[in-house]
Amino acid sequence: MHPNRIKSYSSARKWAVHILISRLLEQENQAAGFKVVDHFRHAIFRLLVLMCFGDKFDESRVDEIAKVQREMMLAVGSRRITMLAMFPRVGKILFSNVWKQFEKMRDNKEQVFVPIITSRIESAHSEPQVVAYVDTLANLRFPDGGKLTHREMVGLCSEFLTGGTDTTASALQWIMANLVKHPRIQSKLYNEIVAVVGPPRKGVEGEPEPVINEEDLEKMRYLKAVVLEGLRRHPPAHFLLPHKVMKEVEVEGYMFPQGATINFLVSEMGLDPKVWDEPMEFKPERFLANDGVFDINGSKGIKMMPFGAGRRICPGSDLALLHLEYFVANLVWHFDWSAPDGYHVDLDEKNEFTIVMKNPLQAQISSRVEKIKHLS
Ligand code: HEM
Repeated sequence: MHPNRIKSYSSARKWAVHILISRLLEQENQAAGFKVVDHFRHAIFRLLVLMCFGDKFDESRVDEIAKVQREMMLAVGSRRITMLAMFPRVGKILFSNVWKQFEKMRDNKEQVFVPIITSRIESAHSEPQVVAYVDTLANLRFPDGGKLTHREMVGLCSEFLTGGTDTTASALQWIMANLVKHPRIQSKLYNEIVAVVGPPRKGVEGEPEPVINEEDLEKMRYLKAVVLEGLRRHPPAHFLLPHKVMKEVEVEGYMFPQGATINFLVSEMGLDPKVWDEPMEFKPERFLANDGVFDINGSKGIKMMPFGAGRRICPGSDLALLHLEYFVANLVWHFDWSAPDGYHVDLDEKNEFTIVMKNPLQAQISSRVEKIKHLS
């Protein structure tokens, strides 16, 4: 198999964590700290590109993909594009310039994505390969035998990257911000990790740093609780995608007519004082009850819904939880995270496609391996 091809999904995650750790090692021990979220987004995006297209592209190719993705994402947030989406027929006439601009962005994206998709499909016949997301799209057949067009595959790959990158990077930033703000919680988490995998070790010269194995995450209950508390207190999406009422229904005396558009106050649910004790506080311990089992999909009852619930629940929810646990565990195992002198973690929010930190986290990090070496 080609060395740049995806070998397995767990090796892809390991590779992404190596990328992140090597970038963070360059930021170590900076007195003023450094802005962490760009590093998180970079590693998560590279991981999702690999899972989507099956190849480890070089930085310039990844930058090209990121550029066309971001261009579209920023435009989607604009009011005129929203009007186009709501009234497509009239919108095309009323906002013909915006429509042209939209088509240009779509063409730019196709120019980058289509060659990648076609080369992947062509090589599938000649080389054995682990199934990537795009392979599943290429192999999809409709009941009448029809296939997805290239344009549809571009749209779906783009949705995969958009749906998974900023949401996960934002959740990771909120969780790490709380671990910097609450050193006690960070120590408790570090102690749990060490109890499962031992203290962090120095890598062999010239080899990537050792990382925690995915299978070990299963034994870390407090880690799961930290991730869930992060999603409760700071859900990256404050609303779901708009839903449509299929059949008239009455809920607690309110009538919802067929065809109405509805949405859900995701962030308010996680902060409801009737459901959550001290809802504004970051207390992972609340998720340790019931043997650490928590129904985040809302199949038995809904206490929070960071991924939505029901038929249109986020299809990436399990993947996102795994990625968050895996990244948080490795970040805390390798580094001690603290606030630079005079800096205080500000939990104010800002809407930027997802809900992000208004003042992005600045953290100071130091290698735990070095600390252990000094102590021994
Ligand atoms: C912490 C990370 C994530 C959060 C908080 C999140 C949250 C959400 C939410 C709230 C929705 C709307 C659900 C609804 O309308 O009922 C959604 C939809 C979606 N998510 Fe995620 N998501 C995350 C990660 C991911 C990942 C990793 C992927 C894939 C790689 C992904 C792919 C999607 C897609 C494709 C949809 C649209 C589904 C549809 O149209 O039915 N998400 N996500």
